[in-house]
Amino acid sequence: MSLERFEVARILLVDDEPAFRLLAERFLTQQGYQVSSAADLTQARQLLAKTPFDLLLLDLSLPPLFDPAATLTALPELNAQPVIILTGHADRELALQAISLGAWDFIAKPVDPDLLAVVVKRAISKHQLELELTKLKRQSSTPGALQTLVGVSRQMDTIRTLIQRIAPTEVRVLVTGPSGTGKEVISRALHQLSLRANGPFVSVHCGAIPADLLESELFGYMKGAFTGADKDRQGLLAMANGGTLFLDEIGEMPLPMQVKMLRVLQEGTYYPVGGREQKRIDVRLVSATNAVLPDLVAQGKFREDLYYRIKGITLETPALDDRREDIPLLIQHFLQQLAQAQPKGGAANQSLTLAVPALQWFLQRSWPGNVRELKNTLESVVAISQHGVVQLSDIELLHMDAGMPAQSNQLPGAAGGSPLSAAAGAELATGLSLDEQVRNLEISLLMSALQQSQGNRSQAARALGLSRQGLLKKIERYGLLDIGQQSD
Ligand SMILES: Nc1ncnc2c1ncn2[C@@H]1O[C@H](COP(=O)(O)OP(=O)(O)OP(=O)(O)O)[C@@H](O)[C@H]1O
Repeated sequence: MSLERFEVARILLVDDEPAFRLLAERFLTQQGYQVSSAADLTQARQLLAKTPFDLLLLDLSLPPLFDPAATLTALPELNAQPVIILTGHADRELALQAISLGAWDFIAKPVDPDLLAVVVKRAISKHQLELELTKLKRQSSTPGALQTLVGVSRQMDTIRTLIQRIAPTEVRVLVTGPSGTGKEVISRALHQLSLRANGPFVSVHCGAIPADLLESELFGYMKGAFTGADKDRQGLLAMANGGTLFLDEIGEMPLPMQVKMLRVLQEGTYYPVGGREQKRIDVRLVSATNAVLPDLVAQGKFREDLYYRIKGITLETPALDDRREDIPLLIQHFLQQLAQAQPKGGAANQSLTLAVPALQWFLQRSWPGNVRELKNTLESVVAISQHGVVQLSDIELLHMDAGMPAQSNQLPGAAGGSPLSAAAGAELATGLSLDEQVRNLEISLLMSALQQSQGNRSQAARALGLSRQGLLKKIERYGLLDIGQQSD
């Protein structure tokens, strides 16, 4: 990677001699750098506070003390960019001391311009490569955490963008939306992309812990605090210290506990049950609810002051029926997960697929229980399927309603023969527009062709009578990328 790839590098020259500043500035500008200069450390700090620099050229004898040792003490705070020391004191001790304090290199005055050019170029390349590396590391870690959040809809894109922006901040987040829409998945992704990612993620289901136990579960207790407290016990808050505390179903938190939680959020302190010693806590709070909190506030069931404390930024997860374009990719994602989870020794790593009519049943159905219901339904039909292919007849065993419109699609050979044969018997499913049905049919045919060709796109395109390019466009449009990625 060459220096030319980067923007013009900026150098800050700190030297009290005006003539040297002028000459060095002119020389470095000719070398293609953008140069600013300062006569002492105070001016230098002012410039550094305003603009990032790629390199600092620092004379050690600076006013008012003209004491190299004093200038050296400022080195650690100046190390955000490489520092090259310039000095008339060609003193080996001083040079070693400067390097040990983090300076990149050392040039003795009078400065040899050729040497200056080489040393400056190396230092700037290193700095810019480091910046590039940090950027790449951040980019490559981002999709990892967000990959758990599957979906191609515009709404999921917005949520992913917001997660990336909010995660590295300390802002509190409230995730709202119907049950099973992925609020916990989002909260975990927020933690994994946060600066607290190496700390704990502690999830507390506020509705699942009996009201009288919630305080001791959260705050912990001291020996003797109540009958049965035979030793001190740490609470969930302490366990979350340094990480993220996820309060799930916060709308179900009892009112007395809400008062105590408010104090924790306001003051960052709490007392364990039966304890007199105040504990300090450093957590980032992410809360989730499927209730409409302002309604609970209006009904007196949720404290308004707590609502405003936890609200921070609100992320809303839409119902799956409002983003049906996510269904194909979710199905594919869960099938892959299930295939990987198959017991070893049996049909380990056998691929799992849905026959076209079965897939259409999944695509056409309404999912009031959202992603959780889709996942559970898939798990149960996969469990009773045979030879790694889920047939509509498998679904019918568990879902009485499965037969009607979709059954007529199950032409002989639809599951294992040409994917196009499935289209021949298509019937209008009630409740879906023609556009949606055409779309569903197209998705099921694409998925079926890709499954049958085991991800070979050229072969799938031939089977569908499409050009390879045409197939790729459709795969992209429907977010079916995962399916076709195995081979070609
Ligand atoms: N976008 C998604 N991508 C992948 N898996 C998802 C997604 N959304 C939800 N899931 C899966 O669906 C199930 C339910 O998700 P989750 O527990 O996050 O929902 P929730 O909104 O927190 O539900 P509840 O309100 O009932 O607590 C989990 O198994 C989760 O892994």
